[in-house]
Amino acid sequence: MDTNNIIEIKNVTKRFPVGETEFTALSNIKLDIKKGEFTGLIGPSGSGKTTLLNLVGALDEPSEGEILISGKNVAAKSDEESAQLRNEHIGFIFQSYNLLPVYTIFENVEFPLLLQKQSKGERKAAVMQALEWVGLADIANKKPSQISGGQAQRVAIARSIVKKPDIVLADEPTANLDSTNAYKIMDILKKLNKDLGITFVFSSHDTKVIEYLSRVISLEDGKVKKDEII
Ligand SMILES: Nc1ncnc2c1ncn2[C@@H]1O[C@H](COP(=O)(O)OP(=O)(O)OP(=O)(O)O)[C@@H](O)[C@H]1O
Repeated sequence: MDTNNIIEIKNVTKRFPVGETEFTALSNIKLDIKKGEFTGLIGPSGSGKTTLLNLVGALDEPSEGEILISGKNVAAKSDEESAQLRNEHIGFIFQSYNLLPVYTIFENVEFPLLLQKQSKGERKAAVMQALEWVGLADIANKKPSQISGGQAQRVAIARSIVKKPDIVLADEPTANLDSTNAYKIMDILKKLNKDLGITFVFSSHDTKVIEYLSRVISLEDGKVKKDEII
């Protein structure tokens, strides 16, 4: 393996059962993503972007082929091992922020750390540092219902980076935001990429996201149509 490749997608096909037949959502995808890339999967609705992100994130398994994260085969792992891989190496951001309404912003960001063996003090330091990265340390005690959509997505970003993952997978992260907030989110993510070296893979059809990408992988009908370094 090329040690610069943090993600290797090798001849991946994904089929979903539909009634008596099968639908091929991804067809023989081959892609390598290097450490530190700021890459996007772009394409029309139904082209397979989310399906591919879910496979990379070990949330689902390919029907054929394999995906390696830092040289390790994701799909060959037991559920427990996949969970551990996700937990240690991968952060997720979704279009709906998925914050837990009864908990404070601090507690929402702390949540992924509760599975790790860290002291309360270590957790607090990590949460406050993540909230500082997204400029929200001053609202740590508020509840999700008291903040705006743009702020909620910044909380979700803090939650995705609190464990200092190597990779963040962002599925349509600006879909529910106005353009000012979308640009703010992209500025934050680009800074995290530059300053912390986190590898980002987006799924999006938002031109505001595409403007920021250093590599655009275009999907169509489950196939790679174009792969451009910008
Ligand atoms: N669990 C499933 N069962 C059956 N078909 C599925 C399943 N998940 C996805 N598909 C189909 O696979 C295709 C690709 O879906 P996917 O969600 O990856 O597309 P997408 O490019 O992310 O689209 P969007 O931009 O609308 O989110 C679609 O035709 C979808 O209907």
